Order: sequence, then structure tokens, then C-alpha cells
Amino acid sequence: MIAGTSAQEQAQTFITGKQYSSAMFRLFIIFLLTYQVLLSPVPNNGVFQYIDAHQDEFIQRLKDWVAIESDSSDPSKRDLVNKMMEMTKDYILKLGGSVEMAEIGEQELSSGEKIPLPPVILAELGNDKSKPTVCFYGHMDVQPAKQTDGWLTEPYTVVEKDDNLYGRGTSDDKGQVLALLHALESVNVMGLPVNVKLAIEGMEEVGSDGLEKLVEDKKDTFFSNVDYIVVTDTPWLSKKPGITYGARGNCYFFIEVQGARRDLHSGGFGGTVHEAMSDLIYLLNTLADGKGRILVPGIYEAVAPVGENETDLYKNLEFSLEEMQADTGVKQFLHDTKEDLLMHRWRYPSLSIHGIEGAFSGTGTKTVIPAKVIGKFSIRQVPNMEPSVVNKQVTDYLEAKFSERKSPNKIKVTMVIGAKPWLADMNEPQYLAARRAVKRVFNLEADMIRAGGTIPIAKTLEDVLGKSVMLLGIGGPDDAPHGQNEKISKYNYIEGTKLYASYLQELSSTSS
Ligand SMILES: NCC(=O)N[C@@H](Cc1c[nH]cn1)C(=O)O
Ligand SMILES: [Zn+2]
Ligand SMILES: [Zn+2]
Repeated sequence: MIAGTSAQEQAQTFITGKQYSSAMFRLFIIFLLTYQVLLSPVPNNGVFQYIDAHQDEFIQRLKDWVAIESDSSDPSKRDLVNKMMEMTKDYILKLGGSVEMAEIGEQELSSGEKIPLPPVILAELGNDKSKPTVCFYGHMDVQPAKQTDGWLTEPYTVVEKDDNLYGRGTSDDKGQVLALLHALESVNVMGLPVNVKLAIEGMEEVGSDGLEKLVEDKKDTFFSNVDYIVVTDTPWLSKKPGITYGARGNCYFFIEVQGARRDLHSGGFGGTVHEAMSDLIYLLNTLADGKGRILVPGIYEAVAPVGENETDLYKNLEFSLEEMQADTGVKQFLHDTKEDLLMHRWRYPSLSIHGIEGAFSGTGTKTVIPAKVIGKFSIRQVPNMEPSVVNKQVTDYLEAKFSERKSPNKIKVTMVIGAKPWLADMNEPQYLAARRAVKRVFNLEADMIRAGGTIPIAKTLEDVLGKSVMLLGIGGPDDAPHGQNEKISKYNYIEGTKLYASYLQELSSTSS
């Protein structure tokens, strides 16, 4: 009871107060909507509503695109990569863009045969000289996938389960490129706030063959007015959105061991010949020790020293070893702390052995001595390592080790991909725009992260064009790109679309 007032008076006061606050609330909502529609420099509800309302259509397009087996590693699938490039072109045309299908020459296969590389899409939406121009890069090719690799479902048929979309390329990279294109569609309803260029290729997964030369050739034409470059092809470190300012490079090696002229019966020839496979396994086993340390002399010499406050950068990131264990099924990692593990993922080199071509790998018990085998391994390198130096160090080392073994077989070491590492300044203006966009969509501060994987063209884009490069991906930490059961969550796919839309708006108010 309020002293000095009757119960009736108090009830009256209460009702009046309630009405007053409801009127204030209505006023506040009107103000908010007016602000969003008229004044906000970021997408208003209209864009987000458009995205929400078109979700089913966006998911259906992802299904249609994943259905094309655009595996760039298999030359027999080249027509499908080309078909994928055509489908992408058609959709960009529908968005109102102009498109050039830039031819980038031929690929020489190991047989010596030459086949055309898929064209690169160079597209443009808007050409207003008063607005900044952002060029987005992504790829339409995918890693190989067969259901017999251990997929639970057919890799090229998108399956919806538990709010996830499973299928090869859903995350890497068709889903991420589509989220960007859908963002363009959604924002374009009101008119694009910046000029947009698109560079979309079909050979990223095999090292972006032919793209470096195209960037150099088009430096003074297509790319001449580009102010910012954004790569839409990275995962977040956790469920929290991440903006990526560095990626490792990749030096990919083939080591061929040639023994007999043909495969031999192991009953007839076992114990009488130097086996190519044994030589190869021996060589592969000299590359790294059990702790993952690379044994090639000199390989760590160029690695950039750890900066004064660098470890602090890793401390506050949202990342848990337990979640990584749960995702991968790996019980014990090579490193025990979050900081140590992230540093070995992002800023130290690593060596992985990928496979052996020519070796018996089927089910059953074939008793053969393979005549020729090709071991495949790669070294993810970091600033300031140089692919040409790594090539020499690895080749010299393997040749020396082989000569110690005194085998009469022949070896040939070839570096088939030499993609450079890349590292940017995370305080460049477009990074700040991306941070604001993350805040706008997710109401969170973005984690500033690096990628352990490689974007082969990132360093070239930065060096040749002299512009800021940023990796703004929308993949989840457990999407399993390159692995079995790759997926993207519907949440990342749709909210990621809003992120790209917001980034476009935030960028329009950024001065370079
Ligand atoms: N999503 C990026 C990605 O997967 N990139 C590939 C590129 C590559 C490197 N070497 C061969 N291809 C990656 O494996 O990191
Ligand atoms: Zn990719
Ligand atoms: Zn990939």
C-alpha cells in the first residue's frame, strides 16, 4: 500500500502506469522501425525478412548445385565442372550481373594429354564510380567423394537431417558462394550499396591452376577498380562467427618409385627383388617423427618467429579441445593446450601423407608386388616459407635418403602444387566492417582467426592487386569439408546469407 492513497486510487495509478508504459513501448517500436528503414546504414528488416522468406528456395538451389559432381581432381569429370560454371553464370545473369567466362588455358595430365581448364567467371553487378568496389572470390569445384568412402548418404544428393544439409560442397564451397549470391539477390531488391565483382573458379581444390596468370593479365582491366577482396571459403573456429586474417600455403609432392616393368607375383618374386612399395614406405617414413615434427633439414628456418603478444591472440578465442575430440573421434592430439594446438594448426608448418597411387587398396587379398607407386604428401607452409625453397629442401632430402638405401629402383620427386601462405592486418577497414556486420547479425563480437587450410590465390590477389584481402567464411567448425558426410547447418547457411548482406551495407560506409 502506498501511504495516503486508497486501494481504488492505487489500482487507478497502476492501470494508468500500465497504459503509459504500453504507449511508450509502441512509440519505441515505431522509432526503431523508422530508424531501421530510413536511417540505419545496415540492412533493415526488409532484407533479413526477404532472406527468411526465401529459405526454401535457397536450400533448393543448394540441392541443385550439389547434384553436379564438379570434382576438379578427376579429368573425366571436367564436363561436370564446366556445367557447374555454366549454372553459376546463369544465376548471376538472373541477378542482373554481366558475366565473362574467361578462358585460362589447358591442363597437362600426367599422360601428357592436354585438356581445357574450366573457365573462370568474372562478373560485375553495379558500376557506380561514387561507391567502393568489392570483389568476392569462391570456387565451384569440389573434392572427390564416393558413398563407399564411408558416407552415410549419397554425397551428391543433399540430405536434410537435424537442421543440417549434408552433401559434398555444401560447405566447401558451393554453400558459401550461394549464401553470398543470395545475399546479393536480397540486398539488390533495394539496390546494391557497393559495386560488386565476382571471381569464381573451378580448379581451387587442385591448386587454382591458371588463376594466377589470369589475375596478372586482368590487373589493369577487370580488377583495376577493385578496392577490397573477400574470399567466401572458410570455416569458423567454433559456433561463434570468425573472420579469417591468415591461411597456410601448401606444397604438394608426388614421389614416384619405379621398380619392375610390370606388377609381379609375390610368390614368384618376393625375396628376390627390391620392392618399389617398400622403398616408398621407407621414404615416406623419413619425413616426420611421431610427434609430427618435420624431419626435412632446414624446413623450420624461415618460419616467422612468434610475435611478442601473439599468444594472447589465441587465449580468448572460443575453442575447446573437448569439442574437437567429440567431432573427430580423436582421443589425444599432438598438443595439449588450446594455444599450442591453434599455433600448430595456423602458424607452424605441418606434413601430411595423403595416399599411394598404384598400390593395392581394394578389399580382399591380392598377392602382388606393385611395379610403380606414387606417394602423395603435402607440407602446409606458413609465413615466411617459400615454396621453391621447400621444394629443394624436400627433393634433396628424399634423394639423399634414397641413396643411403642403395636400392636400384628409380625415384622422381615432383612438387605439383606450390601455394603460398597469406597473412593480413586484421585492423584493415574492411575487417572492421565485417566485425560490425557480425555484431549486427549475431549480436556477438567476431573471433579473429587464421585458417590451417589454403586459399591458393589469396597471396597473389594481395600482391598483384595491392588491395586488402579478407576471408569471410560461414562454414561451421564441424562441417567436415573434404571428409565424409560434409555438411552445412541451415543456421550457418541462412544467417551467413544475412552476414554477407550486412557486410555489403557496412562496407558502403567504410572509407578505404
Ligand atoms: N576451402 C579451402 C580449401 O579446401 N583449400 C584447399 C586448397 C588446396 C591446397 N592444396 C591443394 N588444394 C586446401 O586443401 O586447403
Ligand atoms: Zn574451398
Ligand atoms: Zn576445399
